[in-house]
Amino acid sequence: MPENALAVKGLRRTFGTVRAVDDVSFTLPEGGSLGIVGESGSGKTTTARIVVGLEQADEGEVLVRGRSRAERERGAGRGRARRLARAREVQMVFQDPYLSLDPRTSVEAVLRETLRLHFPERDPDKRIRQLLDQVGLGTRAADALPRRLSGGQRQRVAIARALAVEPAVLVLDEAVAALDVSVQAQILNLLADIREETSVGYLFITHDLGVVRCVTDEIVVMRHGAVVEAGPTAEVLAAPRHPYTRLLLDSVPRPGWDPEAISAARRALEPAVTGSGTGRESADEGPQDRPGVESRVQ
Ligand SMILES: Nc1ncnc2c1ncn2[C@@H]1O[C@H](COP(=O)(O)OP(=O)(O)OP(=O)(O)O)[C@@H](O)[C@H]1O
Repeated sequence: MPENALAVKGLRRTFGTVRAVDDVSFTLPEGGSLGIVGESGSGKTTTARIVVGLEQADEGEVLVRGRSRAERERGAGRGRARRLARAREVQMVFQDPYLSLDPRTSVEAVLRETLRLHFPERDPDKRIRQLLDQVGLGTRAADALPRRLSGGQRQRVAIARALAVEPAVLVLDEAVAALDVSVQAQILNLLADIREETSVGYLFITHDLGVVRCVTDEIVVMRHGAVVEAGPTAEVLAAPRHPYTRLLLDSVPRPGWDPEAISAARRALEPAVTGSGTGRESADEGPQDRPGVESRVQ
């Protein structure tokens, strides 16, 4: 049995009266891939931010490679050393790579700086070439500033920078949502290849079930901050047990998709799916109002 790259136990986070994350638990094996899905406001991003360390949980525990973050950080000292130790556990790739890249820094310089911070004793040149090769970027792209790169190339840079740190877990928060369909497919294929080559585990945060179907082994479905269904992706998508998961699947546009019929189905399901919820979802939020709930990669 591979060790768990990540184990999340009983996470809770409240903002005012909003239970953004409500007793969320899951595990991600080393080299595994897990998708957290749910519509806007279901608590996916807050969960991811807690895993990365950008947000504090009110309750619960995050274990990376079997050790709790609190324990690991106590051993890492304070300030910068602690931040670097945390970065080596979990790295995050965001939806818009442009915002997370310094516009004045070339791709190669970005990687060099990351390697200098984390592995000052190592010669960076070989590793830079290896990383560029791993994400399919040539030497021309290596010398370029971010504005000279396409969206897909920028996302490759963001992935290379994250991998440079050799984290246990890569959190991909809507990481392909801003890309064209064909570029999405390229990046997802790239991520699949990287997973085969390394033992990094992926945590995909997405409302795109096509992405989940393509690149995850396990799925966690969230609604109103809580996990309503979890299991192997193929099984959950083939035979969803919870009405909310069925609703998400029905919301995936496909030939013959009828928004009216979906809205009607949603209204019919509402009593069943709001039973344990907080009623925070707005009543007019039909699937046709959620352009992100669609299958872009088949
Ligand atoms: N910093 C914050 N302050 C107040 N409320 C917040 C904060 N962050 C999140 N929330 C609330 O917590 C709930 C869960 O939000 P979250 O962003 O985690 O959901 P999500 O599923 O990631 O949605 P999206 O796909 O739109 O990002 C929402 O009701 C949101 O308004």
